[in-house]
Amino acid sequence: MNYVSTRDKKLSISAAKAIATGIAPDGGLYCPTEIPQLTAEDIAALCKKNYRGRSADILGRFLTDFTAEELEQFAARAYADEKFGGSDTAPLVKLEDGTYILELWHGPTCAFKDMALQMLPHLLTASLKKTGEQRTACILVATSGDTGKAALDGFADVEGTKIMVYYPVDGVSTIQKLQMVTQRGNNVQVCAIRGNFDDAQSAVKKIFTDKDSIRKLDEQGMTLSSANSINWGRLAPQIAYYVSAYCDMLNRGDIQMGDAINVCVPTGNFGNILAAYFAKQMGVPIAKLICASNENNVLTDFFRSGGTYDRNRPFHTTISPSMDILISSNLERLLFLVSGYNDAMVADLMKQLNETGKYSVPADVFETIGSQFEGGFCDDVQTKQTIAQLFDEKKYLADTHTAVAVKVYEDYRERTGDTTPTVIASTASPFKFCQSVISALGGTVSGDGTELLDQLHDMTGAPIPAPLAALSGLKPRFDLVIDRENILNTVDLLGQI
Ligand SMILES: N[C@@H](CCOP(=O)(O)O)C(=O)O
Repeated sequence: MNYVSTRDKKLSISAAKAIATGIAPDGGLYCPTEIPQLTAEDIAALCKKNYRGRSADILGRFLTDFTAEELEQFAARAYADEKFGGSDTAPLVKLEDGTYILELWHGPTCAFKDMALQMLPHLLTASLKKTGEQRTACILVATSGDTGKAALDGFADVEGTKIMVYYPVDGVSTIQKLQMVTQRGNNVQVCAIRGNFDDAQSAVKKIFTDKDSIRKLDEQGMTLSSANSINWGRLAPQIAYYVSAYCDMLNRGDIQMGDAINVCVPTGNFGNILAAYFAKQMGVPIAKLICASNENNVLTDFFRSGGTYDRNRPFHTTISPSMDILISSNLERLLFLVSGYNDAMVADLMKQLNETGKYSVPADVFETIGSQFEGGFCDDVQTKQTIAQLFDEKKYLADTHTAVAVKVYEDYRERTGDTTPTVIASTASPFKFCQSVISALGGTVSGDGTELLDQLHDMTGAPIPAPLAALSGLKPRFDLVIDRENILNTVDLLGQI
């Protein structure tokens, strides 16, 4: 199976090449030329496998230039019990009848990004070999908090790679920052920017198409790649957990084969919910995809307005920082898929987005989107109320992003009366957002470091995840802060890592 750029489908390459390069030279995102189908028999067979087996199977259907043995080996390493706190890699917790929380944060950095970023280093290093790439792969990462640490952890000291992470200096939680600036490894660099996630992501995308930077890196034996969800190798592993959740529901007798479920996803860069869309297109009976946003509700407006995307609005710094995003990159892939691979249309819409910050999707294209997606958002006050309510009434401790999704789902159910069993993606441990969770539960935040972990533990009795407890006493290694206008110049730093 080949991969084509969303902006020019004549650019057609293998999965390995798509993973090794991360983003197409025309700035487009690589998409598979077809979507493999799962029959009921296939799903029944997946039900008998563990998470590793399911992941290797799903990846194998997309990454046809990888062998089953390779993918099984990668999955065994990526999802080893010791990395994910046991054999239940992605636990599905029943919140109440018909509502399930898919906890995707039991990996080494306590966010859902581990589900893909423990796998990506294996896929990427194999892809470099398969494509005969001799140069060092420099992985550029823009983060609003979670991807950065997960990518650093995944790629630390991985041979043939270097990694540089950019995060908004005032746009991540205390614990997220601590996780990144204390990262070990000789091939890592972390850079705070005076700006927001969109500034970082746009600058990183610019570097990928900047001929001068590419030439300079090439002269030093380096080439670029990405660990954001713009890289297909980041997105593909995320499809597996939606298929796996459906299998878990079948195995537990919560549903019967063929029964529909909904999926609700806290959304920023649109990668996680797009992975659920791929699972749906593969044949998992997903009815509605509910896209949950915080006050940066550009996606809610897109769905509710009938397809007008308009990022010309204030950028809000919220208590769910990983979703503080106004340019949701992966929407580009959705537009490409639902328009029947209309590269010219996508290229034109992305040009409009770049030049005016806005575009409107043709009515027939939006019709397909509108029938499958719902959008909703909530503000910080409602997020905190939801955290308190979940803890008081259900004894469930949710992080700020998961709480946004729970609130948006509750609103959706009330508005529509739709009681289809629903899986809510839980994207991070509440301990990554201690200040907000403590204050949501009525506590007074005391301290500003790892003591916050103890405070939340003392208030709730919930265990502190071991990787976060291990932050205590670690000395920060990175203190570089730059203006957003200077991100392009940081390419020179790659030679010094
Ligand atoms: N929410 C992300 C932003 C980047 O998204 P990605 O899925 O494209 O990596 C973060 O936490 O960094």
